Amino acid sequence: MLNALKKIGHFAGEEQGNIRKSIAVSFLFAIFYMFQIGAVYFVILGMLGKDIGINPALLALLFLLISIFGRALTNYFAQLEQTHAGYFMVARQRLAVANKMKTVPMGYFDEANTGNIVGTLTTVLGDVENTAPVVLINIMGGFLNAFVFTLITLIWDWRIGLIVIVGTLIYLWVTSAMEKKTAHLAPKRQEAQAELVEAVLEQIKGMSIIKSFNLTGKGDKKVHAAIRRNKKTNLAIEKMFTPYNMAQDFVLKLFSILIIVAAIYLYVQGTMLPENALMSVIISFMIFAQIDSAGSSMAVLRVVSSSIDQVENLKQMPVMDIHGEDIRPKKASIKVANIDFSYGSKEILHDVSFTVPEKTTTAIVGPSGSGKTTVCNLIARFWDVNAGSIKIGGHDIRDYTLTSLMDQISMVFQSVYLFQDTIENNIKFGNMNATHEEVVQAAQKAACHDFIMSLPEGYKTVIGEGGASLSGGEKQRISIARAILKDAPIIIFDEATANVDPENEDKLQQAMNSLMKDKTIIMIAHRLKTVENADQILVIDEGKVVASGTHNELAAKDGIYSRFLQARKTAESWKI
Ligand SMILES: Nc1ncnc2c1ncn2[C@@H]1O[C@H](COP(=O)(O)OP(=O)(O)OP(=O)(O)O)[C@@H](O)[C@H]1O
Repeated sequence: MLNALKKIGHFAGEEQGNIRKSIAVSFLFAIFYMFQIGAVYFVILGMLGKDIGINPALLALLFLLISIFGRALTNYFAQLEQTHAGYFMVARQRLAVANKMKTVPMGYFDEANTGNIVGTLTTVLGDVENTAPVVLINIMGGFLNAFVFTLITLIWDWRIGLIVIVGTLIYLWVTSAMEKKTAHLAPKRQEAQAELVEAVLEQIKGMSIIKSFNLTGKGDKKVHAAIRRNKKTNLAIEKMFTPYNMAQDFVLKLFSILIIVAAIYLYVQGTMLPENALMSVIISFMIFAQIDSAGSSMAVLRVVSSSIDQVENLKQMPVMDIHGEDIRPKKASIKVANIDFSYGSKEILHDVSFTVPEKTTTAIVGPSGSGKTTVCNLIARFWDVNAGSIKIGGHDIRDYTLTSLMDQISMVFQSVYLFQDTIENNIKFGNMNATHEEVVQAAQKAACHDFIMSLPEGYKTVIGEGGASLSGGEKQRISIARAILKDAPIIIFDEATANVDPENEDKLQQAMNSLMKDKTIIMIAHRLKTVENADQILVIDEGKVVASGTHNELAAKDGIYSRFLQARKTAESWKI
């Protein structure tokens, strides 16, 4: 238990101060609670006609008022501190995980990890936010208060105090047995939850397929199965906890009754004053309230502790950027030398080498699945190569910090992701410090200013998550505007494969020309015009560079490139 409490304390980080304050306030709360018991004592004295030199009814009223206001006030502050501590401790952890994620290889974000990441950052941390400070305060405050209560009872009447001590010890023994027996259950609960999040995520992502293949109903089988497993796990957990909870309750009730029986017996024996006997009967069911509150939080303590373990595990994600330096190369050239690469055990690239001189354009062509995107992703260090090296401006990309490497590169992907934010902010992703005028200039160069101005709120128009309300061509031009604003010396461009209509094609060409001016370009090219104009063409097949040269050199040879040309010519002639 102590370890779990320490773990929460450590996890709370800078919020430890607020938690300590909250524990102190909860101690004050217990003191005010005792005033209520004091009030009861004065009422009893009054009823028995004891003379205490002051009107006992007035004294009881005073004690009650102090108790009511004191508890209301301390409760208010305790809640405030708890909420503050919970919110900020979790917010810091969420930010820490999000920051770390920028430095992990992209392979980490596979389906299984995405479910775990989303589950941990939402449900698990949400649980921690709502329960960790409460649990910590209930347990620490509860034990502290129970100790003080017991001490006061002992001083007041050692025989009743002894019953309280024995009852408390048995209660703690049952609680600790429950803790040991149920320790393995909390991780199971989280596994079931992560599985559910994964299933729901997959269903949402695949919704268009589910709809288009009319699989509604069948498509959510996996979600139903995950819900069933989740229910089963939670029920199993409850079943295991229930007998212990009943035992805890039984012990406290039994010892409360024992206090009554002892008080009556001692009174009849003549060794207890009537007011003390009456008092014992009245407080018998109040006396264990503090220890009960601490004990019932013990079950939750396990869950919180296991949730924190899950967050800590997530933070152990593999990072790439440990020894990097802030490098600003003099030249924006790229040298790929003898690289091998595999996703897991599947080798994709074999001994790939090529050089891209500064301010030249290299087009990569090749069949689907040959490894074109992989080459580009490796240059941006989304993954690390297995063998060989990639250099930018003469420096191995592994020697850069990820920030300084990404300062050298702008990427324009085929499928553009736009955030649920204004168009202006989406373009500003290229340079957060850009002014509105600079954003407009970039948009003009990327041929998207006109369509942005035709939107209801121009640059302030909020677009849906993923850029849902824009066409594919518009989204790609926005992402070109982003890259223009970033103004990195190297551009990696994955050209859209979809045939665009002539008007949009002109705009896209205009946008690309603005972006590519005076830059080092690597592009996965699909259109004949881009390929023909490139300074160098790399033909990749089955993870190898099978040919390289200019358009004229390659077109003269019989091979994949001439077949590519033929296919492109046919495809482009289909346009109407
Ligand atoms: N994240 C990944 N995990 C595992 N395998 C992958 C991953 N990404 C790509 N692959 C595999 O690597 C191979 C090369 O993929 P890549 O996307 O680089 O090809 P490509 O030439 O760009 O294809 P296309 O023109 O169809 O986009 C393919 O067999 C693909 O299935």
